[in-house]
Amino acid sequence: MSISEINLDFTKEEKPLYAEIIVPLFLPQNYTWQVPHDFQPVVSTGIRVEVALRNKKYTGIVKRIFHDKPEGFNPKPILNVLDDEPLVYEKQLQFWRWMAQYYLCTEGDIMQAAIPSNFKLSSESVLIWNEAFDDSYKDFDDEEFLVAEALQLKNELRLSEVQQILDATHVYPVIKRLIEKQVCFIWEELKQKYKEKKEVFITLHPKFHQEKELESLLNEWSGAPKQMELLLAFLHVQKTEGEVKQPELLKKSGATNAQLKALITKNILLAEKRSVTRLQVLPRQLKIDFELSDAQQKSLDKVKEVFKDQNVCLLHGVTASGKTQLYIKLIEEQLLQGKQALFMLPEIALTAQVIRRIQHHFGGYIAVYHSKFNPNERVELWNKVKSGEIKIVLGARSSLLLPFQDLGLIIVDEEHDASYKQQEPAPRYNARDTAIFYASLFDGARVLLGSATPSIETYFNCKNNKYGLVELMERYENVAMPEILLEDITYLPKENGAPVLLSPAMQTMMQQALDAKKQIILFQNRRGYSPYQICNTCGWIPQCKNCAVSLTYHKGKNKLSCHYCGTDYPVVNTCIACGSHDFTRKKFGTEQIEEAVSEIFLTSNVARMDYDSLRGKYSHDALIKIFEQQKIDILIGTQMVVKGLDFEHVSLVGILDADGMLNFPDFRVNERAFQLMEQVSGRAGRKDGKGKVLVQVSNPNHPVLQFVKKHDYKALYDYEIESRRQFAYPPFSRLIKVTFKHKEQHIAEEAATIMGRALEKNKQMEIVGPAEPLVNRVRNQYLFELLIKMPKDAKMMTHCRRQIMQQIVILQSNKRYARVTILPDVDPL
Ligand SMILES: Nc1ncnc2c1ncn2[C@@H]1O[C@H](COP(=O)(O)OP(=O)(O)OP(=O)(O)O)[C@@H](O)[C@H]1O
Ligand SMILES: [Zn+2]
Repeated sequence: MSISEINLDFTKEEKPLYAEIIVPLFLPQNYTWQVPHDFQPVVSTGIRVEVALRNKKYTGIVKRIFHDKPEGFNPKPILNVLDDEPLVYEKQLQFWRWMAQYYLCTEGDIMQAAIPSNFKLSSESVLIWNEAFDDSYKDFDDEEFLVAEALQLKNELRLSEVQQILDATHVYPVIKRLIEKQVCFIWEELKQKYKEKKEVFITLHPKFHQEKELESLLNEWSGAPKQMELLLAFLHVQKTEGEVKQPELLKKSGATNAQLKALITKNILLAEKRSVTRLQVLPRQLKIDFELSDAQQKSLDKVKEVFKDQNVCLLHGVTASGKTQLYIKLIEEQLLQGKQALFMLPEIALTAQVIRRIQHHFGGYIAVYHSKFNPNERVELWNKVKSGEIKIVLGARSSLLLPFQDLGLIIVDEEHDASYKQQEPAPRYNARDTAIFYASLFDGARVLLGSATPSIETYFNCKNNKYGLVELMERYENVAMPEILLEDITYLPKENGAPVLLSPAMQTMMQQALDAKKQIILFQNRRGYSPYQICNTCGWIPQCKNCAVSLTYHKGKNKLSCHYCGTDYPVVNTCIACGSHDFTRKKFGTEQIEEAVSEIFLTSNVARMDYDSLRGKYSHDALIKIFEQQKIDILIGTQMVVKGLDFEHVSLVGILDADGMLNFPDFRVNERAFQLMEQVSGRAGRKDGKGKVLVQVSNPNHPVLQFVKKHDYKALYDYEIESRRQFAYPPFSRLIKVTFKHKEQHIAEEAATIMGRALEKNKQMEIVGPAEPLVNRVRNQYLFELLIKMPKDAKMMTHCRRQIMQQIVILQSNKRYARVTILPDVDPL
C-alpha cells in the first residue's frame, strides 16, 4: 500500500462528508447537507437522497460531495439514500447546471422535468416496524419510546402521523435514531411505485416433459372433453410460439378460466407470474433497403465533410427532398459504431407514420419516447438509455433530457418549429438550442438541424460560419416543386360581412383534383377561429370569471369552457348585458369550412383535423392513416396538417386565409407565415410533381407571398434579416421576457415597474414595458410583462442574467411582493 492510499483511507475515516444537493425548489443556490457516517459508503453524485428543508421532505439529487465544512452554518444530515446507483451521469448534471443558468431557473426545475415522475418522492414515506426487533426499550428516550410503541401497535406509520405524535422539529432525528436502533426501517413508497409489469404464463407440469408421460395422459384421458381441448390448444400454442400467455391461450382455445384452473389443480398445467418488459420489443434488425439519389448522396457527403471540423450542421432541404433518408443513413452509422443517437421531432409530427417509417429500418434498435407514455414505461426507457441498451431514441422535446451514456449524434428535424420551446412550466428551454450544448458534452458528438424553412436564427448562424450549411434543393426523383397561385379575394362577394370561404377558383381547382382522383388539403390558420356564443341583440360574448378571455363553445360536452384555466360553464341562454335570449354559436374556422365543402362536394368524403375534431371520432394517427388510404378526399386542417406528413396523392393544397397569417403583431410574423405556407404547400405533389397550391389573400403583393410563390427561402431571409437588424431583434439581440403575476393588479404592475427601473440602470439592457399582455388576467391573477433586450455578447449576457436573477430575489424578499410570481422566459417565441 502506498503512502497516499493510506492517507486517503485515513481521510475517509476521519473527515465528515458533505453533499451539495439539487432539490426541486426555486432557491438562489443549491444547499449543502451532511452525509451521516452510515451513508458515506453509498453516497455518490447522481443518486437520489431524501432531505428535509424548512420542515418539509424532498427528494434531491446529489450533485457534489466534499470534505470541507461549509462556513457559517451546520449542515443538516441527509435523511435517507434512495438509490444504490446513480440516476444520471456527471454529464447530465453538467447539462442541468448549464440549462438552469441559461434559462434562469433552478437545477431542481430541470430535475423535475427530466426524471420520470415515478422517480420522485410524491407521497409520504412510511416507517415499517421491524419484526426482528427484540423489544428491549432500555436507553430509549421518551420520544423514541412514543414512536416505537405506536409503531409496534400499528406496524406502520406515515411520516405525517409521526409528526402528530411528536413536535415537528424532532421528527427526523428521532426517526433516524429509531432506524439506528433497528426498531424500524423506511419503506419508500416510490420504490414500489415503479411496478414491473407481470403477466401470467402457462407451462406444462415438468412430469409431462417426458413424451411418454404426456402420451399416456392423453390416451388415458378420463376428464372433461373441454379440458382436453384446452390442453391440446396449449400444446399447439407452445409448439408454434414457444411461450404461452394465459389470456392468449384462453382466447385461442375458447376455454374458460375455470377449465384452465381445473387443469392447474390437477397438476397438469402450471401458472406462473413473470415480469415482462413494457416497451414494445421489435426484433433488432437493421434494414437499410434504399439507395440515396445522387443529390442526396452528395448532400450526405457534405454533411460528413462539415462534421469533420464543425459540431453543428444545418441541412436545408426543400420539402420532399428526402431529408429523413439522410438521417436514416447517419443514424445507421452511429449504430454501427456502437454509439447512441437521438432523433428529435416536434411532438405533433411524431405520428405513427414517421414511427413506422423509422421502425421499418431499425426495428428494435429504436425506442420511441413521447408524452403519451405512462410513468412506468418512462422509467424503463430511462434505465435502458442509461445502461446503453437502447441505442436510438426517437422523441419529442423532452427526450433530450434522457440520461444518454455515449451520444454520438442528435438530429433536430423541423428545427424551426416553435414546439421545441417549452412554455410552461420552467425550464422554458428550447430543445434545439439545448441540444447543441448537450452534444458538446460528449466527445465527438454532432448535431444535425434539418428544415425546409430554417429559422432565421439558425440560418444566420450558418451565414456566420458558426454552423455548417448543406443544401438539398431538389425533391427526390427531381419531382417538381408545387406551383403556387395567388388569388385576390378583395373583389369577392361577402356573406354577412365576411368574404366567402371558397372562391370560385378554389372550387374549380378542387373539382379538377377530385376528377383526377386526387386528394385535397385545405389549410386554415388556427388563430381567432375558436367557436363561441354571441348575443344577437347586443353582441355580448360570455367571458371566463377568472381570466380575461371569451369562453369557447365545445360541441361534444355542450359546455362553454375557458382555454386558459380549464373551467367549464353551462351554455348561456340569457344575455347578462341586455337580457335577450337570442344567441348564435360562431363556429370553428375549420368547422365552417367543413360544412361549406360538404355542401358543395356532395359525393366527396370530407374530414377535418384540428384539436377540437380529434377529441371526437378519430385520433390524429387514425385520421392520417385513413387519409393515406385515400378514404378521405378532402382534409381540412389547422397547423396540424403542416408537420412533415408524407402523402402520395395530394395534388391540391388550399390556403384559405393567408391574411390571418400575415397580419398579427409579432416581429416573427413574416418568418412564421413563410414557414407555414411553404410547409403546407410542401404536402402537394410529393410523388408526381403535379402539385398546386392556391392561396386566397387580399394582398397578393405582400413580399412574403412573392417568396412563397418562388419557394425562395433565401430571399425571405435577406428581407427578414434586414428588418431584424434595423430594429435590433434576434438574432442581433437576445430577448428575455419576464412575466409578473399577482391577484392584485397594482401589485403586479409595481413589481414589474421596480424591476424594470432597477435593470434600466445597466445601459446594456433595453427595457420594454411593463405592459399588459393581450390576455391580462388568468386564473384570477393579473399579468404584466417586461421585455428585456440585451446585446449578443456572451459575457454581457451572463452579467445581465445574473442581474435579473438578483432582482427576482430582491423583489421576493420584500414582503409586499413576496407573493408575486415572477417567470423569466429566455429567448421567448
Ligand atoms: N433515396 C430514396 N429512396 C426511396 N425513397 C425515397 C428516397 N428519398 C426520398 N424518398 C421518399 O420520398 C418521400 C419524401 O421524403 P422525405 O419525407 O424524407 O422528405 P423530407 O425532406 O423529410 O420532406 P419534408 O421536409 O416535407 O418533411 C418519402 O416518401 C420518402 O420515402
Ligand atoms: Zn379562465
